[in-house]
Amino acid sequence: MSQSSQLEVQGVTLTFGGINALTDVSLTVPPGEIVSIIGPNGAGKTSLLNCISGFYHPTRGRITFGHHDLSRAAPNVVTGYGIARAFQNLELFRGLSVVENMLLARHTHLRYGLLSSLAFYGRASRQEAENRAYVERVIDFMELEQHRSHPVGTLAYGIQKRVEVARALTLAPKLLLLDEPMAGMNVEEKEDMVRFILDIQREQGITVVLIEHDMGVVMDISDRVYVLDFGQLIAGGRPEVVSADPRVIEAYTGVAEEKQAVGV
Ligand SMILES: Nc1ncnc2c1ncn2[C@@H]1O[C@H](COP(=O)(O)OP(=O)(O)OP(=O)(O)O)[C@@H](O)[C@H]1O
Repeated sequence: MSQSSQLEVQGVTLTFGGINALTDVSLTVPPGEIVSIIGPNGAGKTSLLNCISGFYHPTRGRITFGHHDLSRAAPNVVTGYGIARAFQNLELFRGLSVVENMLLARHTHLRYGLLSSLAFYGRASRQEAENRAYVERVIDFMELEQHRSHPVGTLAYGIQKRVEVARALTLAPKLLLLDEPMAGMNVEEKEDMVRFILDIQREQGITVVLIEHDMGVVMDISDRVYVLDFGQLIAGGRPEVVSADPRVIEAYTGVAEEKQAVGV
């Protein structure tokens, strides 16, 4: 089990050309939880994930992970703090096999400097063996054995999404950011992904931040749900509380009076 830290987003505003993609967003992701960020299209979910993972820097506000300040950190630095991300548009090399993609990800992010590799050849080769062993464990955990040698581009889309999550796991994260891991999947593939996400949390002890449009899934597996609408946080808390919140129902349906709970 990995030791984890709390993620804190404090008063984050993100402005593009005078328009706020995020306005004064504050939320907490406690270690060990599955926390979902939901909201209608264009609500700012991916922008928030980009701020956490260092692709964007907040215009105002602060993001911390334990004692690390992420607000101005570059993506590779954020990865070094133990935060990995699985991308909505897969970040995989389609011509390379599953195992090659995973080894490459681990090498790229956890590489030894050239000098230290030359000076400490033994240590570098020991590291290489450890990398391979780690990747094998992730392949086993994500049930990718039968696909390991296949070029990623030849795999079914649902399997490619699973490889993308596996790629992120090879970085041994404490916190895993998942941007719509179930988008475009059929029911069976979704059920598999749900099982993997729960195992990632329960067996690996990894904290998960999830962006997902399937409300049934979100309400089922989340410990906590935050709702963005037009860049503002309009609700946050336990799924059953959030799904009954009139502001959330209105954001989704535009009709608060109907009092139909979201996702149920
Ligand atoms: N690089 C950018 N430059 C300009 N505007 C941007 C940029 N990235 C995001 N935005 C704007 O910020 C707002 C929030 O977009 P974002 O992609 O974060 O929403 P989202 O909730 O993830 O939407 P979806 O569910 O459709 O993925 C949108 O109005 C979008 O056009």
